[in-house]
Amino acid sequence: MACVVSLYRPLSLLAPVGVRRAIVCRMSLDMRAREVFASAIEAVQPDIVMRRGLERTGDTLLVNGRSFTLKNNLHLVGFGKAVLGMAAEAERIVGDHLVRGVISVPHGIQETIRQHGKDQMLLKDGSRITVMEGAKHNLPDADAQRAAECIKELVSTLTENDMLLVLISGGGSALLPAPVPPISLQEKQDVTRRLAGAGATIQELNSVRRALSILKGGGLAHCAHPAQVVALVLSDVIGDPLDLIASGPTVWTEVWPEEIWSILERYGLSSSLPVSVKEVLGRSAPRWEESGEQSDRAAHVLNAVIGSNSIALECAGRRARELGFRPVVLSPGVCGNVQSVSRLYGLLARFACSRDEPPPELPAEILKLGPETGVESWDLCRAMQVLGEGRGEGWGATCLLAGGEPTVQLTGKGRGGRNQELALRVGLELAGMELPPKGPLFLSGGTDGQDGPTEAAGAVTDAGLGKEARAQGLDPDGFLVNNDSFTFFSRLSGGQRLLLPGLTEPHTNPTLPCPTTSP
Ligand SMILES: Nc1ncnc2c1ncn2[C@@H]1O[C@H](COP(=O)(O)OP(=O)(O)OP(=O)(O)O)[C@@H](O)[C@H]1O
Ligand SMILES: O=C(O)[C@H](O)CO
Repeated sequence: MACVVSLYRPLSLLAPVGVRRAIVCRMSLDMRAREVFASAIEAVQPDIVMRRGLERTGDTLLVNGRSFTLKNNLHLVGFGKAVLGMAAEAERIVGDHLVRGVISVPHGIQETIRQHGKDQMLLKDGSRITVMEGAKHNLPDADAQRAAECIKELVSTLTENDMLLVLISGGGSALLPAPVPPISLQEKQDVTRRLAGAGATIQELNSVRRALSILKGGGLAHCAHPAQVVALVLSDVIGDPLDLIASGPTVWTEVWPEEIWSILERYGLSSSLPVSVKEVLGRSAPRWEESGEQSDRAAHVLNAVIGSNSIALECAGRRARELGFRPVVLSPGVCGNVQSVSRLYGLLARFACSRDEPPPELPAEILKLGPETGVESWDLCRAMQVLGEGRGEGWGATCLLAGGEPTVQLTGKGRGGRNQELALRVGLELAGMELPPKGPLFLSGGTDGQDGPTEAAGAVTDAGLGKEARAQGLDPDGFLVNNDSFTFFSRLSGGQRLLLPGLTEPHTNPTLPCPTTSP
């Protein structure tokens, strides 16, 4: 998920008050934006979210206000980009109560973590948890499928005296592939890859994944029945929908074939599906044999979101205030195509930084973009009010914070990610507006530390982007057409505007061909 930090320096700055404020004001806007973003990332670090979500007093484990008694009966499974660090912390918390565990994590992650010296993210020697690496390039592969089989095997042996801790984070779908027979891994991968390339949303993508998988959409919880299941989820989807994050393996979800067909039709895939996929979607029988009542099924599963974009934005807001800004959170769920989203941020910048009162038609123009960017009118009005106050009162610079996920429809073959493409587009929007020389500044970065299949987490831009690029013989529009934002920012001023990682999880696939998306 993306986190956006826009800093607006109004025309009339108040004289700095107090020493700390004087110090922070000497930091450049760029440095402060990066600090604000770093605090958002820090808030969703795997070990930190685990300590927030899993409390232990004696032999009692507390999750979301519910307590569970530990009797050396705890089993653990996990899958996702952040799960290694989550599992290491979980093992520290539950200690000897852990019987055994299996986690499915990205290919090469242990080596990368070692290289970064982040040893607290690694399991200790003699750990009871088996680490299985797979999903090279964020694509499900035979290794990830083997891990999924081991996870299924472990949970299927549990009894009503056991407790299962399930650790879930973004990237979990690719790390838990278990296609419904006779669908092959390759066939499932092709379908989801084509869908993603055609611009399907994560909601659409994961609805299809659930329909084609044994473990997604509640399948894992079904296999673990009658054990008590506690799932701790580090969300990477807007609004934290439990049934969609990593395709909801612990959330009972009905699959409606009509809905799946309409998604496939929307993206032009319905006529070219493999026979196996058609057969599975055509089945009328329930996905698994029912055992127990509805209430029994729900009672043995607790799903808790322990980290999310909203939490990251809250922490970013606190840091922004410490750094002398007036923070305002626009929304944790800005979405829609990257063109509309960049237009929205461009107009908000113009609103915040107009030399005089903004033109009367500007608020209406901003509000018009609400529906296509997933932002409610009242959130836009609230943000405009704070931006207006910042401009009028000279309170200091304003920091607009937002989370979400713009959609990029891939038309080119370049290297990039949603955040870098958004930053590039916003830079061009700003260049076309009459704005004061030193503001505003815009940063967009992925909270998992990796923006698409690139080495960067995102980028920082401002109104000078276009001029700077042209002075160096780079044509921003040409890079945009080819979805080549990473190459653009790498070449521009020695890559200074890039946000480079080492953030949430170490990235494990630095030199991927594009485009890729995990099925
Ligand atoms: N060249 C590119 N330019 C812009 N965006 C791209 C490019 N290549 C891939 N992407 C984006 O990156 C997404 C895949 O990235 P990744 O494999 O990290 O998945 P993700 O985890 O869903 O993404 P994110 O980390 O942004 O939530 C694609 O869905 C697409 O939106
Ligand atoms: O794994 C996935 O499905 C995505 O990261 C969304 O959670």
